[in-house]
Amino acid sequence: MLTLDLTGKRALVAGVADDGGFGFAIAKALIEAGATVCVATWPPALNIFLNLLERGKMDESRKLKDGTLLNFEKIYPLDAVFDTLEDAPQELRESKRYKDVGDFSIAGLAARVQADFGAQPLDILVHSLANGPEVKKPLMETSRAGYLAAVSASAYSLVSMVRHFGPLMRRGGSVASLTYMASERAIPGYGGGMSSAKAALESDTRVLAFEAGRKYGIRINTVSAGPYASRAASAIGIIDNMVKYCQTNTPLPEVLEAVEVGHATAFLCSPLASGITGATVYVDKGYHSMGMAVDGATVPTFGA
Ligand SMILES: NC(=O)c1ccc[n+]([C@@H]2O[C@H](COP(=O)([O-])OP(=O)(O)OC[C@H]3O[C@@H](n4cnc5c(N)ncnc54)[C@H](O)[C@@H]3O)[C@@H](O)[C@H]2O)c1
Repeated sequence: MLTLDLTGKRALVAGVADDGGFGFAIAKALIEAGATVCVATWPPALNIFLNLLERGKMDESRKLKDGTLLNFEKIYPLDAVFDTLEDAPQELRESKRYKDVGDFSIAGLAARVQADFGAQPLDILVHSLANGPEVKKPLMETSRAGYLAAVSASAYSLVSMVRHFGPLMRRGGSVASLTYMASERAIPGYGGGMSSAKAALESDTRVLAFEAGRKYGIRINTVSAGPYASRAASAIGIIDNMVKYCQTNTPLPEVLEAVEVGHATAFLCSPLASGITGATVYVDKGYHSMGMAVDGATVPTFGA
């Protein structure tokens, strides 16, 4: 039988702070496939996340197919807009949510993972994080600072993570990130430079796949997910409309579930996908293939 078997593999999933987003679903899928999973969490969300876990508030989502509860091997702090601790402003480093967590930079995370598990402990790295402080503003109204912040947190963070974690990854390893088709089509409402950040992320995926493929023998892909009402997506303000629109107009007229993104990402990170790198893989119920909406008043509905 062909199986998706990640037994003996270790993954780091960056961008998990609750059980309602793609990061959690991916971590769960990797664990179901036999991997051990560490997660990295944004410091402002870290305590709440640890609290929810401790108080059993996520036990339902933690339930695995065999009835046991999933456990993360480690939960690290990570603020992916900082490559080194020195890059973080003093004021932030001394602020309530950051001051006691240790080195929360990308380099700091890589050093911690190495200290905990040795020189080359990773097979899978997942980048499931994004932030655009002006996401609600149209691109034309977005400030330079807001635009650059979106690209820094949501795209450059992948470049930096591949630079810092490439040397920690075993040959045959795999990196995956999450993107959105606003990178290639205009999606009104997905503003603040987030569309630009996703375009950069997809382009960088191709270039990093070449560079890291040659240097470390690892693969790099990005999953273009359909709209899903996670915490981050709710900040966009129109996510419910986006979900409804897609549900109505996709070839498979159903709401996308996080588990579907989890499974596809686990596949991409598995040896079964050893020939796939530099790719943008759509997990969106087929929405990307459509050229016309079917729910408009001017368009007849075809079996919808
Ligand atoms: N939800 C959607 O509709 C959708 C669609 C396509 C792609 N995506 C992408 O999926 C990925 C995961 O998002 P999600 O929708 O599952 O939401 P989510 O809220 O579960 O994940 C986003 C995570 O990013 C973290 N984060 C924000 N700024 C950070 C920083 N500076 N350093 C470290 N972590 C930081 C947040 O704490 C959060 O845990 C993102 O890249 C997002 O753009 C989402």
